[in-house]
Amino acid sequence: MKPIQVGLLGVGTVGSGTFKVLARNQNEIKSRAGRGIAITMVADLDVARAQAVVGAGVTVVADARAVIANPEIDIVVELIGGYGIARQLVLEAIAAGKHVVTANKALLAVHGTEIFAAAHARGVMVAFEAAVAGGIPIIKALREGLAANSIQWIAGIINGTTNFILSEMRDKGLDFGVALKDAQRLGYAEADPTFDIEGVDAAHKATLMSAIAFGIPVQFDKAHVEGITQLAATDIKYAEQLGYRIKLLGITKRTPQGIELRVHPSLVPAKRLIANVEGAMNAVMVNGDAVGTTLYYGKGAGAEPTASAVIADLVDITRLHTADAAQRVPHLAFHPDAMSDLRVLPMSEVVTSYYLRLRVADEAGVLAQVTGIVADAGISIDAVLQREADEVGGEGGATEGTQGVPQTDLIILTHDTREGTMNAAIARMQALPSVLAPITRIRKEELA
Ligand SMILES: NC(=O)c1ccc[n+]([C@@H]2O[C@H](COP(=O)([O-])OP(=O)(O)OC[C@H]3O[C@@H](n4cnc5c(N)ncnc54)[C@H](O)[C@@H]3O)[C@@H](O)[C@H]2O)c1
Ligand SMILES: N[C@@H](CCO)C(=O)O
Ligand code: NA
Repeated sequence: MKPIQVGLLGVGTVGSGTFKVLARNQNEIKSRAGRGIAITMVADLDVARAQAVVGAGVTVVADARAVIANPEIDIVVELIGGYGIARQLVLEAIAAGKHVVTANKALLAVHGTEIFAAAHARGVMVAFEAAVAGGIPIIKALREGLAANSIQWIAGIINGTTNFILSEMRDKGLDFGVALKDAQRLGYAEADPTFDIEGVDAAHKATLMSAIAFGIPVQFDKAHVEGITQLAATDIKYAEQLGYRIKLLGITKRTPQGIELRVHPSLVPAKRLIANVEGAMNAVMVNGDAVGTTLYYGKGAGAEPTASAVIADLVDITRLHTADAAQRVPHLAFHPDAMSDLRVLPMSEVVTSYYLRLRVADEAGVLAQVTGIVADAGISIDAVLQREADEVGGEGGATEGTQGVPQTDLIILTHDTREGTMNAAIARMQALPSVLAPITRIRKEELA
């Protein structure tokens, strides 16, 4: 089957990331979607820059309407932003019978009612996973994964720029303005960064989540919006001393009276996971009556994280294009005839770093023998510690063991090593007469 044809409007930060990720992972994406997905035409006011991104094989035009008018195009991806021309283009694409994917939360939060109604009437989809919390699949979680629940509340760090600014100010003592410039340079900020720092962007996203969670129309005009520009460093400091962090939260909550929809700086207990979400990272907590509280964390801004969500929507729409319902969403995500034969590694081939603890005789030359074996095996050592046996945090040295031999604990942290290599080295160390007990080995994961 010929690939589904995609037209891209706007080849900026997110547009470039989308093109790049789709090209890099095209085989895997095709196996999931059941059909290839190809960006065949793009529009950007800066034709030369766009052409440099997409290469000679893709048609580049300055006029976005030419993409919409192309009968070959099945899906239009709007990555221009703003409420102006983007609104016109999305409505025209819908009218032309194209499905639409957009990352434009401003547009949907303000004009969503009009746009979704037009799409419903025309029988096309408007998908917008990238519009809320970038790469975090929060729309899918709310709409599908939590469909059994009566959602009670949602609270999230949903603007990367402001969270980045608050983190940089707290950790590095950076100036507000400097931190904002960095966020702009890194591609996190909106075209108009006052949307970020005044809480407007977070309110756009909270508005969309509120609609999905509670089944209400999108009503940005009802949101309470406060940003971080009035926050004083003193309050950040005092909050810290009281055991709190200040975060810009987007909150929407069901109450007997109605729905709360608000964005403002909030003190959050420092021990909460969400209080430790730093930099441009986003995190969304969702409370449902059946599931309890759940937490979704990840990159909410930037070229490739946002592209990840745009492409997920492209895959969804491509699947829905497939006639056979049983085939639409493969049970294991990949279509049966496109399953991979990648093997599961035996543990001996797995690479991790290690924590080793050796109970050894406290005598000259033992450390050299042990580290000699490690070095022989080509294992690189990250840190070595000697501690008085059975006493964590002591000054080190010897203790009288049960057999009357002075003993000490050697703790070794290694860099990444194949498990097979480590097993062999451990066996050699275990055989040393000066190693008095079975060696403790705990694998270490940095999870970065
Ligand atoms: N950058 C992020 O991390 C991020 C994350 C989530 C959502 N978004 C949203 O994605 C959208 C795009 O953001 P971005 O950061 O990629 O913006 P960007 O400014 O980097 O890119 C926009 C592109 O659109 C082009 N453009 C402007 N007017 C045009 C027109 N009339 N016709 C054709 N092209 C036109 C510009 O030349 C530019 O290349 C926005 O709605 C934004 O809110 C961005
Ligand atoms: N400006 C937005 C981009 C992602 O929506 C942010 O900083 O989170
Ligand atoms: Na998302």
